[in-house]
Amino acid sequence: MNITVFCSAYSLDERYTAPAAEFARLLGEHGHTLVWGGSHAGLMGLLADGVKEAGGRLVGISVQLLAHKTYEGADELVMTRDLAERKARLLERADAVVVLVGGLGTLDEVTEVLELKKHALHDKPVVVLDTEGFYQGLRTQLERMDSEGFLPRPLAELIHFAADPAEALAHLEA
Ligand SMILES: C/C(=C\CNc1ncnc2c1ncn2[C@@H]1O[C@H](COP(=O)(O)O)[C@@H](O)[C@H]1O)CO
Repeated sequence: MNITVFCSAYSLDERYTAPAAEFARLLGEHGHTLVWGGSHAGLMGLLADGVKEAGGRLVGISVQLLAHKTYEGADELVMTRDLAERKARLLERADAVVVLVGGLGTLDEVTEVLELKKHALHDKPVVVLDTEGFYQGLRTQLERMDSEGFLPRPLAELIHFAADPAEALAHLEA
């Protein structure tokens, strides 16, 4: 399975790196391909290293703006013109999307994927790995949209929140 992962480009502490490394190991050991932003920066680099070490394949979707941060050693590297094209390629290459902890870049990516899914422009699974309750705020906001009529289809059809890496992958493999 080609699994596109959005996550932080920053170096984080063990509370966040340990679950990301565990998810990377599972992804590689289960023979999946990581599709990601193609960077060696922060959690993105840690994730790619972990998948590679565990025997998985790497497809990096980089962008000219951040070419100097490109990960060396991906099995395939796609260079895109701008962030919009990168987001399109990241989704196009995905069988499923997984969201790890991240900042504005990650939030931008996941909201775009959800907006496109809302409009039935794709129907790929989207799983959020909610490490340390990092996404409780986002979940609360989305649940309010759901219960107060802001969404055209049930939230449960758009996104799944997983408590740990094994549950995240199990949801995709089921
Ligand atoms: C760490 C620094 C620069 C490197 N920045 C990025 N490199 C690669 N990909 C990036 C970068 N910034 C955003 N992205 C994409 O968004 C997500 C990460 O953004 P976040 O704001 O850290 O959550 C990630 O999924 C990428 O696709 C500064 O020296």
